[in-house]
Amino acid sequence: MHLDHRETFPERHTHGDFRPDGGRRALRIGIGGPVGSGKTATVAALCRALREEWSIAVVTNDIYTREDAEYLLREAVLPAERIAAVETGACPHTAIRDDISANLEAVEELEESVGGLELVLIESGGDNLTATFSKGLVDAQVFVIDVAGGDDIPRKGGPGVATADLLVVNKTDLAPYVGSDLGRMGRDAAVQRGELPVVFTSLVGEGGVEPVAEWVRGRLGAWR
Ligand SMILES: Nc1nc2c(ncn2[C@@H]2O[C@H](COP(=O)(O)OP(=O)(O)OP(=O)(O)O)[C@@H](O)[C@H]2O)c(=O)[nH]1
Repeated sequence: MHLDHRETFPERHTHGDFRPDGGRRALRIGIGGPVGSGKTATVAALCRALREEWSIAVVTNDIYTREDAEYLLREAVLPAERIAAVETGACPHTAIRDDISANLEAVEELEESVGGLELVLIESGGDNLTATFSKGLVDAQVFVIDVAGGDDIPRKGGPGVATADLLVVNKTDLAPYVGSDLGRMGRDAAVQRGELPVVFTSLVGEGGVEPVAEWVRGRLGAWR
């Protein structure tokens, strides 16, 4: 299957799916996408939507700073001990795809220190359309694009748009102002993705992150 191309997604090399106590480890979901598409805002909104139902932690990846983690801390979306930051240096995609050790370590430290975690969200540093997560780091990945980035992004494809387990088209509230055609974006995405799901969100509008939260609930249900 396309998702299993080794050159795109290296073989899983994380530890097993079970903790030493026999419980299943937390489900790991990667959130990637171009700079400024709304990844941090999506992570924050997901934490708010799901934190009463599930035990959650977050790992953020920034190039030189801890800004995304600091934003999540400021917004108090989770207690501080559930948020970890990885500084990736020059190439954000390297830390989630090629040398995933710093991220794996952050995830495993959170699992150990918090205990009983059910969901870990790993936010990539903003990158381009080719950035995807290694299957050794995440169990599923969400790719966030936005309508202001141009409505031809789904047509252009690339691994994030074409193969992510969920494609999120965010900032639909801005569509009228930037002249983006949501119908066309949906049709182009379907051509690239076949049966893989696509949702449209506006984090400042009605419904907010709910379509993404609903998808995460489904994955969590299946995982447990
Ligand atoms: N109008 C509108 N603005 C949004 C929406 N979602 C996010 N934003 C804004 O878009 C900007 C970028 O959002 P972030 O969540 O920081 O984007 P990001 O993808 O994490 O950015 P990087 O980490 O820099 O790659 C912020 O000013 C958000 O408030 C949305 O649905 N509608």
